[in-house]
Amino acid sequence: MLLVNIGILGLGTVGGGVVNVLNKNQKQIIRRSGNNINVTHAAVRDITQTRICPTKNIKLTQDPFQIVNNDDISVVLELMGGVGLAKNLIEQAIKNGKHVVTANKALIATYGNELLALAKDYNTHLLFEAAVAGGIPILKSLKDGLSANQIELVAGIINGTSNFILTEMHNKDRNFQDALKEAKALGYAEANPTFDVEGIDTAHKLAILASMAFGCELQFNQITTEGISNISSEDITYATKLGYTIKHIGIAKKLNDKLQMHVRPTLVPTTHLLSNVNGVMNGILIKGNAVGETLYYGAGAGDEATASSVIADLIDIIRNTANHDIFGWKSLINITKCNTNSIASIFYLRLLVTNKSGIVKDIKKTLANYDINIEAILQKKINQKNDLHIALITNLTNNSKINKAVTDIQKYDYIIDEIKIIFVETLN
Ligand SMILES: NC(=O)C1=CN([C@@H]2O[C@H](COP(=O)(O)OP(=O)(O)OC[C@H]3O[C@@H](n4cnc5c(N)ncnc54)[C@H](O)[C@@H]3O)[C@@H](O)[C@H]2O)C=CC1
Ligand SMILES: N[C@@H](CC=O)C(=O)O
Ligand code: NA
Repeated sequence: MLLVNIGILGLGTVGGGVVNVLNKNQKQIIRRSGNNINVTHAAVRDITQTRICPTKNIKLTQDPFQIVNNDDISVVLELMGGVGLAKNLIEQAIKNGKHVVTANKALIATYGNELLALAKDYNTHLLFEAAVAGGIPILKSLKDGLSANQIELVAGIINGTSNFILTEMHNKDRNFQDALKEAKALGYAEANPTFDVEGIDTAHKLAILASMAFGCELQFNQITTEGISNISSEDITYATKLGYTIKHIGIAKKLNDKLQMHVRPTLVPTTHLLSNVNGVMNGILIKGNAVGETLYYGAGAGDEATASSVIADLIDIIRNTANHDIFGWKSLINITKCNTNSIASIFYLRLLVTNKSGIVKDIKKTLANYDINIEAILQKKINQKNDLHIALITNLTNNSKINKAVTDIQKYDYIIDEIKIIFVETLN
């Protein structure tokens, strides 16, 4: 049995979780990897800081290059985050012939194409199961379990922070800022929480999922991204009354050999399983042309849940079952973004109006000018001044038509505020 030396870059939530899980499940991990694993070094910012894991047998250094240049270390775990220094360190580690495991979705989504090519050139592995949906083994499912399928759709709640916020707003009627503050305190949020609430983190993960699912290069810049900061508790309440739950969803769909990728708040039918993925949990729906719909659920963030994925990659490398060609690099498909204007969709509209007779008739008529019907509608008086919220669900139409209709409706003098438009996905 060999002794495999590991160096960790960053000993925070995920790094600390990795050390703890390696300790707690040592016997099983040795049996499954066939080798002894020894974390010999860790790079930290502050040597004196208290940590969530023991560090007695780990040599701590403030110079991460000492780890990637150390000849005795064969696998480097990059768990410090960021796309500057982390990239330089991973490149150096690969050039020194080391395998790398990372949880850094921002880095993989942005520089994954070149980093994977570099790893291939140096015949080393660069694995990142923890980067997408934390503890859920979703990349392995796509790469291995679903490899017989043509993937048609990937749709997921893949950011724990934004899902936590929406769930708190929905279940406890809390406001956005209050729920975000708690998500930060619970350690779910990214170093820059804008990444979570503006959908950037979801887009990073979606880029990785789409690349894996459709066999194309990583295309983070092609993803249309919209955050949840505009979602009010009123919209959540109205959506519920209309039979939907608002979720922050990343979707990658193949349409006539083009790829549609977007991240946005979305109304999902309350009867759909994804609408019941709550709090920090993640849920991913994958549709394959042989298997049909499959659904994956589990913790999308957290120290030991994320460590579970990091260590699974590490075990793959040690027992030699990791695959260099995880994106199908030998035969990448050239697939481009499709024009979203003509894509069929259902919409939720919410208007704030000064009440007077004939408003609903006007709205119906204007929508009808663009062949749009109202499938469900509700009204709520919101103050003593007789102002009303009107929330409605359309039939199947498209982006271009709804935007034109909304521009026309917006011109009526009784419309007080900008009309809110949210996509509805039936996920069929
Ligand atoms: N927290 C979570 O649940 C998840 C995190 N991730 C990803 O894992 C990575 C790490 O995240 P966390 O553990 O949550 O962050 P963290 O902030 O808890 O830990 C990062 C650690 O790296 C250290 N570090 C940063 N720069 C350093 C440097 N130059 N030299 C030495 N140490 C340095 C920091 O001091 C900190 O202790 C990020 O890429 C994150 O996006 C991925 C999945 C889930
Ligand atoms: N900030 C992320 C952490 C895991 O990827 C999230 O909230 O999902
Ligand atoms: Na994962």
